[in-house]
Amino acid sequence: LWLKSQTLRSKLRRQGIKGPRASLFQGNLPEMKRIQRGCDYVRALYKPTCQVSHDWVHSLFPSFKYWSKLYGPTFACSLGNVKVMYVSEHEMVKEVTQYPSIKLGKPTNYNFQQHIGPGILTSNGFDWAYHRQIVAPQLYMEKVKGMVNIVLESADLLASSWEMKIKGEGGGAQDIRIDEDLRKFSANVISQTCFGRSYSKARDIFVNLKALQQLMSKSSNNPIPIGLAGAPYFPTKNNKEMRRLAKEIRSSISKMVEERKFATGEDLLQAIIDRANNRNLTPEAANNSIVDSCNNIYFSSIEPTAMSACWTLILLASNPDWQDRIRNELSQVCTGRVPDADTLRNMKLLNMVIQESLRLYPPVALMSREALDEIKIGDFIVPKGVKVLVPVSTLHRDKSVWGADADEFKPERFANGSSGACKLPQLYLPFGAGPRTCAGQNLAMVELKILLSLLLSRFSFAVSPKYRHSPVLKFFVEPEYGANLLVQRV
Ligand code: HEM
Repeated sequence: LWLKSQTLRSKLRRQGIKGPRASLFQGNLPEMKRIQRGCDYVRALYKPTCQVSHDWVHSLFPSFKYWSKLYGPTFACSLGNVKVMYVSEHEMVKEVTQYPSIKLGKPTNYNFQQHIGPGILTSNGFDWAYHRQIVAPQLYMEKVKGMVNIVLESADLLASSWEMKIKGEGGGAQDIRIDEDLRKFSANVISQTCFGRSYSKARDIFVNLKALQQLMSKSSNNPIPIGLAGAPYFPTKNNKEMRRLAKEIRSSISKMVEERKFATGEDLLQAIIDRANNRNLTPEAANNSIVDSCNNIYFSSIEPTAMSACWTLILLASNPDWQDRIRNELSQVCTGRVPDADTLRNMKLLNMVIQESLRLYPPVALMSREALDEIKIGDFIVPKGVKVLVPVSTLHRDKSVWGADADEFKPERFANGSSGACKLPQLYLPFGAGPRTCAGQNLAMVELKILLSLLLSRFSFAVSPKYRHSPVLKFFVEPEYGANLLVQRV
């Protein structure tokens, strides 16, 4: 492994790609930890406050910031024995996103692959094409339009629970921890639209999945979920616990699939089952393939949608003028009725706010790939096996692309879409781009618009004194101490 890693390194160096010196087995992880500790120390001195400032990106990846200053926008480093090429040069980023997936796919030693199994999110090549062909058509806009009622019901459930809380306390503003409620909303939507089950019936899956995700981000022991090859197999306490959680999740999904034998549906689950049963697999292999497919969907959908809604509400809470503007728009667009697929298209201001929120707080802060063959990016030959990292959240703040106000919340920049908002719209990547772009972005946008329009028409929001603004990367970008807002009926 070491020799392979050294060969990759010298191939990159010979082409002029510089980077920090790496130690024998741990690569640059010790230095990354040292830089991170320094950054955490500074953060501790300036304890997070409820003030929402958007300059958080460099505290997530301080070593990348440091190295890109030293070595330029493209450099090489090592996470354990994994060789990484960091790419933030604009033309090269464009090439990375558009590269055919068969040659530049998902990293093959993602720690979490072992736990959620092969599926649309984790596979490459023909396996990935098989999963993408099943999943993508089920999430086309035409299908998503048929899901609007379920999304409305889930949003109404959440709004009603907040109304009860407010009423129960005499009708004044209530301090509500919104992030957990938003996770339930997002889990309920995906569960009902794609798997025909309510949140309460699939609760075990979500609770265990969140616990697994937390442990995975902790145990990868570096800010990015790729690290020492083979690390998930070490018999550590964390690894054992992760295996236990993964087993629980698989068994809950298995039960759900079993129940489907006694009912039919026209949803994603049914499409997954039908295709697996036509593959000439043994019953056990077919069942495993179905469970893995479902697991990949749960993992890729719940948290990013919940966190996008959460960051948008935090931003709106600290910008009350935008709440008023959206309420105004809603009263014109919806004229007192609940939103439907057509009215959603006319919510221009709300759309701008969501786009700005996804720019400042993209839940997927780093795009990662692996050269599955020797490939060419820009003027460089990238040897097979090298991981490529694109820092999405950093590109979203690049002042040369977005202007001097890149760190500010200014939804009006999206008045003419992403092409009017910046010089290079290809660098706006909240849903990724190219062949591996998010398969669920239609559903995600419909969820966000319905939820936020319903919440803003019933409540006003302010940042709670309990809230501490500290975005952290736990696979997805989330508020470190949860998100408390003061919620009041309008
Ligand atoms: C606002 C919410 C969401 C955001 C910001 C988001 C973002 C992303 C991003 C950045 C990727 C990776 C793209 C890449 O590596 O190039 C991705 C992949 C994916 N997302 Fe989403 N996502 C969201 C919601 C959803 C939802 C609701 C679903 C529903 C099923 C979903 C399903 C997927 C799938 C299946 C993939 C893997 C696609 C592939 O590799 O072919 N996402 N998402």
